[in-house]
Amino acid sequence: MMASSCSVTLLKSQYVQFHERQRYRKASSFISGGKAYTSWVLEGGHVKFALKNAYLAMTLTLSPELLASLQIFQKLRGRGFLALETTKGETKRRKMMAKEVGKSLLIKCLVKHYTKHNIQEVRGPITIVSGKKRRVQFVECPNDINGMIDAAKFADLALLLIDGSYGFEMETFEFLNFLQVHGFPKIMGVLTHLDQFKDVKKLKKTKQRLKHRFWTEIYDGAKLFYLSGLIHGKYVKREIHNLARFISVMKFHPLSWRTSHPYVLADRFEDVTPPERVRLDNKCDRNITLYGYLRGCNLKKGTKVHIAGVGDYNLAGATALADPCPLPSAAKKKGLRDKEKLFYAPMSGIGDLVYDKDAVYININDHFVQYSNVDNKNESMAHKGKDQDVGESLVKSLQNTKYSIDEKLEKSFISLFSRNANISSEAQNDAKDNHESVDHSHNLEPNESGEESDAEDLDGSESTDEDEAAQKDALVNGESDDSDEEYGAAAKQKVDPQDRMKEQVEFHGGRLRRKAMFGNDIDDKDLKPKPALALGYSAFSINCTFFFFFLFQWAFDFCSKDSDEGSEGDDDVGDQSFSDSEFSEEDRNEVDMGNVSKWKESLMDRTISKQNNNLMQLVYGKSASTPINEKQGDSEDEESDDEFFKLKGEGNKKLREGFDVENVDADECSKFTNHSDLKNWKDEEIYERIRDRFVTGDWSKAAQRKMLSTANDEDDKDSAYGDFEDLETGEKHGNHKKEESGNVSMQKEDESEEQRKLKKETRLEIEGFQTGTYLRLELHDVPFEMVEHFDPCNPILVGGIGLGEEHVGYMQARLKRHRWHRKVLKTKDPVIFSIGWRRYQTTMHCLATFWGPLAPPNTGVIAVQNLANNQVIILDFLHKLSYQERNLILATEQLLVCYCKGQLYC
Ligand SMILES: Nc1nc2c(ncn2[C@@H]2O[C@H](COP(=O)(O)OP(=O)(O)OP(=O)(O)O)[C@@H](O)[C@H]2O)c(=O)[nH]1
Repeated sequence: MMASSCSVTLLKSQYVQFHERQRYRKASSFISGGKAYTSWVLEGGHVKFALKNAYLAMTLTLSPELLASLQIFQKLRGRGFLALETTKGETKRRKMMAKEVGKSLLIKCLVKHYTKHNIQEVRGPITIVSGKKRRVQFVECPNDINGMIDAAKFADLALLLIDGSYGFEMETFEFLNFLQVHGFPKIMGVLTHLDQFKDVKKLKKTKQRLKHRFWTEIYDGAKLFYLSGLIHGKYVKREIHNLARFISVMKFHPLSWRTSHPYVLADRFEDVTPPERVRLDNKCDRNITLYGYLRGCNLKKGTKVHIAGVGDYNLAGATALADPCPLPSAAKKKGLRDKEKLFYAPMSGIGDLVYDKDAVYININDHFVQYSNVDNKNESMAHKGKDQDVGESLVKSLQNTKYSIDEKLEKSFISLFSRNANISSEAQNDAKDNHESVDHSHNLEPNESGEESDAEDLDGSESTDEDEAAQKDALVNGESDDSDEEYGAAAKQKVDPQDRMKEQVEFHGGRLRRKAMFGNDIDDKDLKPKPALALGYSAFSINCTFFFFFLFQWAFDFCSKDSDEGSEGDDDVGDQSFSDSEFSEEDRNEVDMGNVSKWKESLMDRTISKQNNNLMQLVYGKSASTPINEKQGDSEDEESDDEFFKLKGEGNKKLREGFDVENVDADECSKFTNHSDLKNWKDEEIYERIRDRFVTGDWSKAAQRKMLSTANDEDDKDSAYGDFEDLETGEKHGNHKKEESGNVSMQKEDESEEQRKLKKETRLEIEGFQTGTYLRLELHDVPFEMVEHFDPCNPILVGGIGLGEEHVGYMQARLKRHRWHRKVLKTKDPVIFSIGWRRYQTTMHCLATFWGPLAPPNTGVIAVQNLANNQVIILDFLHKLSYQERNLILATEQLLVCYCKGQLYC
């Protein structure tokens, strides 16, 4: 069949989709780039390329990659087939797909609520100080399956945005499956677009229906918020306020995978490949740096990491940096003061200061910078018609500096005792240069941007929540039948017909949507009339440009019993009628942000406060004769100061309190366990240390210690008398002991200082970086595509690889066919697996034996059959086999293979 038109349009958009499934026929199969394709020809001349063996061949997809591939195009042309889609039609279609569900808008509104700052675009993680001891990181989930899978691995709370005017869509439930497999973090639903309902009664009815469906799928009482509509293009303030309150007081339970694996969600990405290398070959492997907060568990040096979607790498370097978004130090003060309301989102262009290993960059908005060339100074000034301002002078003085401070220090020689400083000639020259630049800036005010280097030591643990195993069970409702029938083969699902979910692909609101239909689902008549083209049930296609949730991640809510004390009642939030009384005064203060427009003042204040530090105190320590009232003040501020001033025992006690050991179970258990504070009593060295404290131990050491202390006392007494002269004999008795002991004690101090430093280094080697540290990770030789196709909207997840997870081999898995998957899995089916941090494509053999990087038993696995045409087939995976069970499967493998063969090839 020939195409009716001969033009081929290379589309900018990812996919073109057609739904006239009746009018196609299979044309040919061919292999290109190692992949088997089947082309389908429509009467109208449209061609579909589908991966051979792909489950569904109804969707017509033309990807630009395929179209761009000359090889394929030639093949088609040779056969007389043409890929065709008129530009006009496509443009129209894409335009109609603009309406989305409101993820970005909700993040913007929440950011505005917390910081009183408007953000233009949501790109990459946005870190916000949301309370005295709490930070939140918002991350918008990208609209593709890979993004969803990764998000399920790092999100602590998933907000599922649901277009209320449309109802549930398949992606929501697919994402629930991802969440379930990868640890099941907290979930809240948010209904948007409710203003589309005209009739109040119908709106109420729909809300009820959606709420109950949500509860069926998650658990009874799962929180569902309603956002009733927009005011001036934003969600209603009061509703956002309520949502933010829930977020602020929510408790999180630990998740097992994350407690045993370190991970970093990059909020900054840089290509640090030597420019010359790129110039010679712009497709060379790149060196990159990734920045982000360390989460999960400590990151030890030498740990291998996996970058989701990229691969496994050795860390070329890992450095702890100053926290770019530190928690407020004044913990005793009520509420969060304006100046401490900070946020950090370099990918969204927010955050004036960017920290690097050896530098702090000041970010100046482009529109503030009117010039870049020093030589054009006069010209630019003439152009602007105004005097050089402070910032300008500062930048120019920086530009005039020839040598960096490091270089200057290297080149200079400072003699402490000689009168004439011996300074090298270069340094002198530079001094001249400096002088010039100082001339420009002599009357400058201090740099008010300052460095926020007083990073808080992040420590502590997440508070835990009640066991939600029952809730999880509710999620797997309808999938509990794990009989042998389900091993890869077709199985009958025992699902209540009322609860059975159907997928209906339809053209709705100008775009394709995959509606999740239930027995008693929303009646379309309840909604405002909308153009909807219902296509056949089997016209299975997802428009991957939208999803219905966004995720946000909790950034290190270390500690905060106080902040967690607020009620996270299991009340019915469905009607959103929770009152202020549900929150403690503390919580109210935490979320009460006040006027924050002057948030930048904090930088100035911090700088000033740092300048007020007593230098004497810093250098020589605090005087023993500190006035009593000052001491009292200190103790009052004890909590607001760092951990140094806390009793060791107390700190530990607090940590232990924050960590609910009972909640750690194999499936959905702990995170933020501070393992470093738990002594490993299996370690011989550690238990040897306390051995002598028991009856069976050697008490003679204690006696020796006592003797030593008595001797010391005597020494002290001697030294107390000092030098004296025998007036009768005229003999002088010097206190030689004192001098000697003075020298010895100085030496001892030096030694102990060195020892302490050494210990601290070795501690870092052994313990690794602590969770909560802001890290700079350097990786070498990553594919250039990672840099070329970097999109801040696709979060980069870096996960530490545990011991034994570096190897590759065959894994046996026990698979359950998902209730939505209508076909039988076949041997050699290409399947995309997601296990641990990794996701990769592999082929399946027989049951569920697949080749790939090894993961420990009990690790959740997701298998997706096809991403190319967005057809999602999720396989719930229960990889919870004991070794005996695994052996059993090995023993029965032959039988099962036979059984599957019957299914596979008939
Ligand atoms: N009437 C109405 N419009 C809404 C509502 N929520 C969001 N919108 C509008 O829907 C459009 C899309 O909102 P976004 O926040 O960009 O949606 P999104 O989910 O982030 O979309 P993508 O990032 O493209 O996936 C915007 O024009 C919003 O103003 C709502 O509750 N009612």
